[in-house]
Amino acid sequence: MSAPSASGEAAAVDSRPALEALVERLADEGFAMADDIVPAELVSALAAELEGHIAAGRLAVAGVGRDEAFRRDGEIRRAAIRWMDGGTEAEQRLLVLAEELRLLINRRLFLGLFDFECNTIAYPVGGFYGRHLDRLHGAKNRVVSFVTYLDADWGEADGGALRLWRSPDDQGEPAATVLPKAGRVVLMLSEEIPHEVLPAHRPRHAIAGWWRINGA
Ligand SMILES: O=C(O)CCC(=O)C(=O)O
Ligand SMILES: [Fe+2]
Repeated sequence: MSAPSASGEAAAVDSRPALEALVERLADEGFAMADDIVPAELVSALAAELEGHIAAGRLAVAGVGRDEAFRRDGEIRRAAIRWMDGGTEAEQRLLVLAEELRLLINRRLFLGLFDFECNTIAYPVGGFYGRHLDRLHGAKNRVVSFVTYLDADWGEADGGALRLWRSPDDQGEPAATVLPKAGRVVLMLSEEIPHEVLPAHRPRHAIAGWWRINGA
């Protein structure tokens, strides 16, 4: 008999305890990390699709503000992005996982998250993202952030670690340093947890998304 976990529905059921544990830690700490949340074959499919988008020139230089693409002094981010539109089976499967997480987060944290937007990110060699909060300037509608990684066999020597702090005014040592290992998922409260991506020594591929509340 073939493995039932090959079907999306069965996989979602199998992963439920791991997702619940992840959300529990998010509630306790403001951020949380877990491995093997995105199944390996889904990571491969998403990575292959991203390679296709890169090869076809479909990514755009990532900004953080209006003029970011042209800013060089005090540059805060070096990466390219593509917004996900759910147009492939792999993207749909990731969105199903995000939806399962949304429901679990709402049940545990009463946040009233109502939708999810996400982009794929390609950092070149030397790419990075300086310390920031994910809240958009002036807007309060990004509440919980999701990050996952697409590169196989990432090691410490490859750089590109994600570092997180416990609160916006925490200037001490990071509370966590996370290597971008394939299948790993990080969650954090978007307005509370500053984070940065250290320079990557090889091309680094990630998916970052945000659950939002209804922006009044
Ligand atoms: O690439 C990462 O590890 C994090 C990306 C990030 O912080 C963002 O896109 O806001
Ligand atoms: Fe971020």
